[in-house]
Amino acid sequence: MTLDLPTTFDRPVHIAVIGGTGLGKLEGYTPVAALNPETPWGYPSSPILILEHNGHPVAFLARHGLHHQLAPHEVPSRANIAALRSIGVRSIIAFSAVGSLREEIKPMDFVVPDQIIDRTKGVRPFTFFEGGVVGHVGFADPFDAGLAKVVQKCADAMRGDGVRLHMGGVVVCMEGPQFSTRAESNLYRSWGGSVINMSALPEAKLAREAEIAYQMICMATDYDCWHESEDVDVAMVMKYMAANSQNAKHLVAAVLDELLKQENSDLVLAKHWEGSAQGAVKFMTKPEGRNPEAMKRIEYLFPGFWNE
Ligand SMILES: CSC[C@H]1O[C@H](OP(=O)(O)O)[C@H](O)[C@@H]1O
Ligand SMILES: Nc1ncnc2[nH]cnc12
Repeated sequence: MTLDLPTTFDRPVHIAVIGGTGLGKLEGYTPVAALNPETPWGYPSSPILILEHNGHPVAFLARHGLHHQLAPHEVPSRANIAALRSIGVRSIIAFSAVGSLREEIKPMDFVVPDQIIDRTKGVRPFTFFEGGVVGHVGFADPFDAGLAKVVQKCADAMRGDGVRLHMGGVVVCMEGPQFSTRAESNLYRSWGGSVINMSALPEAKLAREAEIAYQMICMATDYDCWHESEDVDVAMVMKYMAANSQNAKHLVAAVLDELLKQENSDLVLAKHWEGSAQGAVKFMTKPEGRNPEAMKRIEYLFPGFWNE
């Protein structure tokens, strides 16, 4: 599918959409290029497709690969985020299929979360800042409030009887790939979890380290296993994702229209995150302790980093 496309693109691409389960491509868009940059952390999950929206380039990346061949713990999130940054991306809208932990979040509803509980198990590489360069970024608010506001403004793009876009909520990001036990599902509810997935992390942490504004949009496909209705299985997720992908398409179009307005240019360029990670790194490891290989990797993310 990507074979005949140009492998270079001559303009920076500032906005990316990451698609997950059941959203391996964005319907209605014809790619104009397929980029596959090699980063210090390897290649992205799939070639990054460049799509045109009203004459503006937008990047699309399939998180689990073109054929959904990467399990959640195998997604090369560092390469994905670094590759997107290298082509100019400063804002990411990331889609995710999720289980609902709340009665009022029905399958086919969408949620724009504002918090995460980390239930991954430390088996996924989760930072750019290691191996001789230490950095600690703030992560109190893991998503981008400015992008969330833009998504909220586009809620009317959602179609379907009773289908809702919920603002705010807590994503529990579990390790997987097996679904939760009933005891775990109930525990997450007692912790205040709204929805559950296997993909919010380390993606959101790495975006923050890369000074990229990042907002996840969760698409409910099931009630996990706490509810009296049927327990989640893959068939159920895929069935609901077929419907959700239509709403994702409507919502993406509206969100891109909004983001591409002149008034949102600073937001899209993540001016509000600029310098945050760079400060977090430069003050930590003293020059004599820095590993040149690690410094080179940071330079890939932030060209000119060590000269400034
Ligand atoms: C097939 S259900 C579990 C799978 O679906 C979600 O994927 P994504 O977040 O990429 O849409 C969830 O996180 C799991 O990876
Ligand atoms: N119940 C669930 N648990 C984890 N990830 C999911 N993705 C979709 N449904 C899910």
